[in-house]
Amino acid sequence: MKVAVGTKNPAKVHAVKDTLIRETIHIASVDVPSNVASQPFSDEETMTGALNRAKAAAEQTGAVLGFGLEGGVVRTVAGLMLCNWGALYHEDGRHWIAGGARLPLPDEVAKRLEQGEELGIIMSSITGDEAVRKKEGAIGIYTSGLVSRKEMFSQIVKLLYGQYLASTTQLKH
Ligand SMILES: O=P(O)(O)OP(=O)(O)OP(=O)(O)OC[C@H]1O[C@@H](n2cnc3c(O)ncnc32)[C@H](O)[C@@H]1O
Ligand SMILES: [Mg+2]
Repeated sequence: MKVAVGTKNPAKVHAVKDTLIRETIHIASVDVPSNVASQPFSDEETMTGALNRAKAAAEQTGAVLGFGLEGGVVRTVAGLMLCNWGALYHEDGRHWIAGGARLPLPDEVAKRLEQGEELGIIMSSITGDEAVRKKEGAIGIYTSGLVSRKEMFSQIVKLLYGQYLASTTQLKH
């Protein structure tokens, strides 16, 4: 079975490849538009970006399943937080959604985001590492490396693929 993931970001691509390593599937990665802002600012926008990527990935590659993974931020009573959403799109039109970790961002990061800067750029300027978003990510930086961006997206991939598998078995209630 052919499966696609709608990004070239290695933190996301490896989350899909490593999580589904035991499955007899071929995984293609393809850059697709999310059709939301490059820095989504709500759960809804982030989720929409994930679903747009999942659908476009499946359609562009002719894959049976397309994964879309999107990072964003969300305003909460506890301040601005990282939010992460994923979608899995089946060529027959069915799709599944799953959410990932949330973590507060430091005030100075939140301030720069509110002023219109992208998180990836802010994290690069803080760490001096241009490739943070492709590696441990903000979540890795602010958890002292205990949870990497790949690991966080891996759980979303499991939540998505697990729902797909559950839909293929006849669940008796
Ligand atoms: O190539 P794509 O798949 O777009 O990967 P991306 O790193 O840009 O990831 P997103 O578009 O999903 O994330 C939206 C924005 O938030 C940034 N971002 C999200 N999570 C991040 C993290 O953990 N560390 C650094 N930047 C992050 C990212 O760089 C973008 O500016
Ligand atoms: Mg992006």
